[in-house]
Amino acid sequence: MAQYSRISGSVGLITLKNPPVNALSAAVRQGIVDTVEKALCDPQVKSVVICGQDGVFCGGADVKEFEKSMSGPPLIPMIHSIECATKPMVAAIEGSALGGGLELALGCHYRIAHSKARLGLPEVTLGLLPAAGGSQRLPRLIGVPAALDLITTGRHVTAAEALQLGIVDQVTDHKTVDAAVKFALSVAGKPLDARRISTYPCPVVTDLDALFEDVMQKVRQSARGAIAPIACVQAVRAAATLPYTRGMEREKELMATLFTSGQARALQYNFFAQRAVGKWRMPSGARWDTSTPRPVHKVAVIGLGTMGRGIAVALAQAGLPVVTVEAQEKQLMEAKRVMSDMLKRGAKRRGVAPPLDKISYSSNIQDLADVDLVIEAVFEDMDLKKKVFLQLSAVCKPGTLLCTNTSGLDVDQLASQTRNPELVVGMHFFAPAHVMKLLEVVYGPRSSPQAVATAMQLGKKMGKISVAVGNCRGFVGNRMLKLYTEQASFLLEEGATPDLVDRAIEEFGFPMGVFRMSDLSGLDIGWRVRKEMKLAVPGQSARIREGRRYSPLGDLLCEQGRFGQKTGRGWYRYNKPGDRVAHSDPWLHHFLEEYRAQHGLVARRIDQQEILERCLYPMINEGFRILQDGIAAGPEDIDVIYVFGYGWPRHCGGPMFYASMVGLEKVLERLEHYYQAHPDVPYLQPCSLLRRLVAIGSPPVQKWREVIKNLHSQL
Ligand SMILES: CC(C)(COP(=O)(O)OP(=O)(O)OC[C@H]1O[C@@H](n2cnc3c(N)ncnc32)[C@H](O)[C@@H]1OP(=O)(O)O)[C@@H](O)C(=O)NCCC(=O)NCCSC(=O)C[C@@H](O)CCCCCCCCCCCCC(=O)O
Repeated sequence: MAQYSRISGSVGLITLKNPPVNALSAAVRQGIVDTVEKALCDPQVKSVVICGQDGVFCGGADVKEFEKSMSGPPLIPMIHSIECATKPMVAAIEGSALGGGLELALGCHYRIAHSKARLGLPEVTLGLLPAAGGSQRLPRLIGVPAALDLITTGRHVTAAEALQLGIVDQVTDHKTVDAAVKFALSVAGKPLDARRISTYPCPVVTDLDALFEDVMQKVRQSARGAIAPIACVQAVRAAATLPYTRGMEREKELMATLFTSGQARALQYNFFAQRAVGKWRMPSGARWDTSTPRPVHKVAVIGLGTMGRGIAVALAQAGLPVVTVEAQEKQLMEAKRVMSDMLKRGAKRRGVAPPLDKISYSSNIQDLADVDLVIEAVFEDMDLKKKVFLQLSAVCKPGTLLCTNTSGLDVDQLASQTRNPELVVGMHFFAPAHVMKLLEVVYGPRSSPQAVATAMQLGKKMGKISVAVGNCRGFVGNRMLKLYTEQASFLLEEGATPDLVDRAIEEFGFPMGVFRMSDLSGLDIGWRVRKEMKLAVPGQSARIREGRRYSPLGDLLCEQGRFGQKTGRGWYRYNKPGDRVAHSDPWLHHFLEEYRAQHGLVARRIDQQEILERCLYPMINEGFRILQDGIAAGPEDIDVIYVFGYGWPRHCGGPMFYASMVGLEKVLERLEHYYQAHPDVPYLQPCSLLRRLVAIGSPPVQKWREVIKNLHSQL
């Protein structure tokens, strides 16, 4: 709704009221229509201020309404009538003015923003475009190149940048509504013709065609199959080339296509999924809103390899004092140099001073006696990690939370080395840890809700999207990934090449195919784990191990010293070790032919559909098992992990959402088909939760939690 009052004698004040972000629901739109009419009819009122309650102007259209049939006054005519008003309309922007919120402000004649406000048109991130006139007004106000940047990326700008761009007329450090009222009093009675953005001609751009060609090419490249960024460019082009009313028609046309697309549904699902994972719960019933985190004033990172360095930098960037410990002097020196550079580069990008003094360096574990939380990031070796946990338990003060950055080892085994196993959790960061948004917070059977709450809160402070998951080999992300990479190797055995598989995966929308990714992270990492598990035995090429199909291809490459980018050879060849550009490698193709001949395998033609189904559906099937086992609380958790940790294309929602879009029945049928064709691959057998969901009519992904809850209560 919207509330109306009159202040300072002649200023009508309209306050949007729809907590927490004053989204433009049907009731708010109706409220705006009614209060604007009231203000315009009130002869005492000479100018009007529009603001939002509780320090937020407006978070845009109410995205929850998009699922339902629309009711209430539409946004476009509402904003148009504000722009046509004969009394000055002033937007008082505090907090956020995003999407429809900014479009509403652009309909006003003046905009006053608080210095801490953020403005933007992030519709593209929801699979949409600014379709309440934003794509037509913004280019007219700030010019085509700047509008293209904002609309195609959806990035939020600060008030200072908004002022520089010309989006707002004034920035204040004081009370925004007071400043806006003062401003409104000063412009009362002034002519408004020059303030109606829709009447502006779009600023002329020299060689418009070249500009749009260039932008379109860049956008297509970065969009990785997403359609909204392309529609955004088309809408801005309409603003640059057509009169306003025709541009608005084009905006509507483009929006209609996006609005009903699966991509918009996926992206909006993902928006809410990101928020849902913050409301974590454990199978014990412990939850985010009933568990109080412990205070964390000082943290430690032990082990300064690639992961430890990234974690320590991310902690320092979040403003926390960090003690780092590395036993090897040479590694410690090297880490200090590299981390200082990382901090300096990050600070330069963000325009702040590098927080170099936040990190102290030591080779002595005794220096961790007074920290509140330790993140262990030593080599991925259970015996070594156990030793470290035993030492930490003896050295750290009582109550210190002990976290491990293992990417898949048993958190509970580490907890059992300590005096207080309830204070042990996993904090699984993704490389590079100071860049990647995802954090898996892993609770073992003995982890206390308080420990989980503390790790989740620390993740939030570090700007991570944290997902709480249960303890099992590989947790959620790597447990699913294992099947994906294994299927990719099987496809090579059956006749595919790394290029063919990677192309299919990249065309689906992943930033990098499975083999390119493997070359980047290093083939030797998985090899070492498989050797430890006694699965990989040097010199052996058997294709059945532990009673199931096994592909030794990765092991065989490692035996030849082909570890990927770092050695200049892997699934691809590189011009030199450390180079990043992958070239198809005739040696590898020959090696695959010999391998197939040795094992009596006949290469067959494998199409893109089979590659996608073989790589993605087993992962999805494992996702269902993870839900069934209670390792993830809901499909949203898995989807957020995959989008933010593994590059799953956001416009496909995540693996579980994707399954619901493809149709669970189809996923089930294809898994049955592949299991029949490969009975020596047990995980291809469809999981019972998937069968059950299909049996009850494939409910939408938002309803799966209920089915899982019933399933668990029956166990
Ligand atoms: C605003 C934020 C920056 C605040 O961040 P903060 O961290 O403070 O808080 P949270 O993110 O945790 O959010 C709190 C709470 O609020 C919920 N929420 C936030 N924003 C919205 C929203 N816009 N709608 C609904 N709910 C919202 C959030 O889920 C949290 O709830 P919870 O229960 O989990 O606690 C941050 O929230 C943020 O960034 N928000 C999103 C901002 C955004 O993206 N805005 C753009 C929205 S889309 C839009 O505005 C579209 C308009 O351009 C145009 C609309 C025109 C519509 C016309 C339709 C024509 C259709 C034609 C189709 C015809 C087809 C046919 O023929 O049928």
